[in-house]
This record gives sequence, C-alpha cells and structure tokens, in this order.
Amino acid sequence: MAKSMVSTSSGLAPLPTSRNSLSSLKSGQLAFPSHRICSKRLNSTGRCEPPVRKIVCACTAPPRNWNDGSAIQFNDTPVSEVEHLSREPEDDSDVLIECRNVHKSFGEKQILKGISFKIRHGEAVGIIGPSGTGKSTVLKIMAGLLAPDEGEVRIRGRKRHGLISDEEISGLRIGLVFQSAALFDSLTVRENVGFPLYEHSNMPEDQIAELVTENLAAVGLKGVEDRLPSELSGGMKKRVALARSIILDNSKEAVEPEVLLYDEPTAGLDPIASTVVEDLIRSVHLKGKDALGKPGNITSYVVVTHQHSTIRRAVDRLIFLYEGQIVWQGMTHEFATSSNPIVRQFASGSLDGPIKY
Ligand SMILES: Nc1ncnc2c1ncn2[C@@H]1O[C@H](COP(=O)(O)OP(=O)(O)OP(=O)(O)O)[C@@H](O)[C@H]1O
Repeated sequence: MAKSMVSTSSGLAPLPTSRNSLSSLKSGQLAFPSHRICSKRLNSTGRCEPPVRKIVCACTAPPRNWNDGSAIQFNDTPVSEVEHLSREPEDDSDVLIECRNVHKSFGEKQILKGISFKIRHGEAVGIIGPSGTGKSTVLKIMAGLLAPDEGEVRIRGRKRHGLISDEEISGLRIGLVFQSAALFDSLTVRENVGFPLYEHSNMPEDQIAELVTENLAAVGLKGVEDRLPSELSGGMKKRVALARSIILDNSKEAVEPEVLLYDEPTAGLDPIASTVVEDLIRSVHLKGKDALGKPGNITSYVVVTHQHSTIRRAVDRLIFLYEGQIVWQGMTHEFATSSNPIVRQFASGSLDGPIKY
C-alpha cells in the first residue's frame, strides 16, 4: 500500500491505493481485498471473495432541464463584450488543487487542450459544458486516477508526480463520487458506508458501526444499515454513497482537509430527489450543516453536472468546458448574464449557436 494521504476515501467507490488495484480500475474492474469485511464473507472454499465492481464513470445523461422552460433565464440587460467576471485572488496560500495547462488525449483524440484552474479552500465549484467535452476526465485527473499527458496537477502547491499510488504525503484527502452509485452489491449499507474505515483504519468495528449510523443520519437515512444496495431506490443509493464519502476516522488527532469531486451526482434523479442530494452536498460542506445540525467537514468540492437545479443550488463558482478548453469562468450568478455565445446557448438549451450536436 502506498502511504498516500490523497484520499482512498472516495465517495461512491473507494479509490485504489496500490498499483494492482489501480490497474484493475483502468481495466474497468475494481477489486478490493477487503479483509475486515471479508472475514464475514467466505466462499465455499473458505476463501475471501473480494467485492468486484464495474466502474462506470462516463456520463451520458442529457441535460434534464433543457428546453423544458426551466433553463436559466437571461435578463435583457446588454452585457459588454468584455465580461468583468470575479477576479482570481492574488494570494495562492489557500489553493488546494491546481491544474496547470493540463492536456489529455485518448488515442488520437485530444480531449483536454491545456486547461488551468484552481480550487481554493472553502469553494463549491461546478464544472459544466456539453457532453464529451472532458469534464469527467478532469475529475479523474484531479483525483489522481488519470495522469495528464502534459501540464501538471498541484496539490497544496506541490506538484503531483504520477497517479495517487505514487503520491507522497500531501495533507489533502481527495474523494471522487462516481456518477453511478458504485456501491458494492454484495455488501450491506453498513459495510459500504464503513468501507473506508474497515480498510484504512484501526477503529474497532462497533465504533465504525456507530459512525456509519451517524453518517447515514447526516444524509437523512435511518434504519437501512442491514439492507443491500438492491433494496434501495436510486436516490437512496446516492445518499448512501454520499455518507460513505464523508465518513472520517475521527480517532485520529489531525484530520486533513478533504476535497470531494462529484461526477453528476443528480443524474437520473427526479427533481425532488435531486434537490435532496443538492442540499446534502451543501450540508456536508464546511459552510453547511448536516441533517443532524452539525457543521459539514468537506473543505471544498467540485461538481460536474448538466442540471440547472444543481448549478443553482449546489455551487458558487462555475468553470465552463468546451472542446477541451475552459471558455468561461465566473460566479454562478454571472453565468446567467454572460455574453459568451457558447454559454448563452448552453444555458438556454437552444439548438442554434456555436455548439453543434
Ligand atoms: N478511458 C478512456 N478511453 C478512451 N476514451 C475516453 C476515455 N475516457 C473518456 N474518453 C473519451 O473522452 C471524451 C470525454 O469524456 P468525458 O467522460 O470526460 O466527457 P464529459 O464531458 O464528462 O461527458 P458527459 O457530459 O457526456 O459525461 C469522450 O469522447 C470519451 O469517449
């Protein structure tokens, strides 16, 4: 196991921490030698059966609110050609993650063409843009699951070399919450939520079980500990996954700041279930309060989304990706008054404009 401080406490699916598990992730399968959970799950030959989960990260859901009249409205005020969007602060001491001139290709296909941005302490950032433009790829690069071909990722000012398995101590935990629930089908809710602690802490099981119940309550779920994922609705699965992403080993004295990366957390949910998840994302942030009224412990988060409601409710700042480049950045309220034709078309859901399908 690497001594990575970059989190293995991913949201919906734990990030691998060894080269072996990383390569299995690349091939689409994630297997965990979950010894503490396995002690209860032996197969007929008495061997531990690790849960194997297919990771589905690419998002295909179309923007749900497009053309349904609920798209963000522009006001009629003409906006000057040069937009005076919120300025980047000059002091970088609060920057947790920075992508500098990141390029990424898959085969001949150039996906990211030199993108640069910073995620600061306390921020709630959305990454939006048309399908296939590289949003999920950016999250995986930030999480350390993919390496950029060119450019660099800096974690609290220090350049990350290679993938998370190669990461030295960085003092930052980064969790990736996959779009699909990515819960282990064969594990109960308790085992799924407690997974990061069963795997990466020395906490006694009864203490983990207590924390699991507490974290489930924080996302508004009670009495589901013994259920299997197949017995939950889609929205409940996302909440269980969120509970897993925020569970922390509180037996440690120093708890590092944590950044959560959410890949389309509300895709496929009905509008009310989306609101619940959007509010939960807010509530686990350090500026929010969870369902129990306790302050959240997520320092910063980044949400990839297509949904206007998620943009409105769950993020403060937006980064707009188009054809592998950042074409616009600004605060959420600035989005609606942007004069950028790409942004305007995307926000209105119009078929006319520079974005071609
Ligand atoms: N591992 C991979 N191998 C080959 N191509 C890939 C891989 N991952 C992503 N791609 C391709 O890169 C492009 C960008 O994918 P990505 O999932 O980052 O886009 P996205 O903006 O998140 O899309 P969507 O909004 O539809 O989810 C797509 O054309 C996708 O097919």
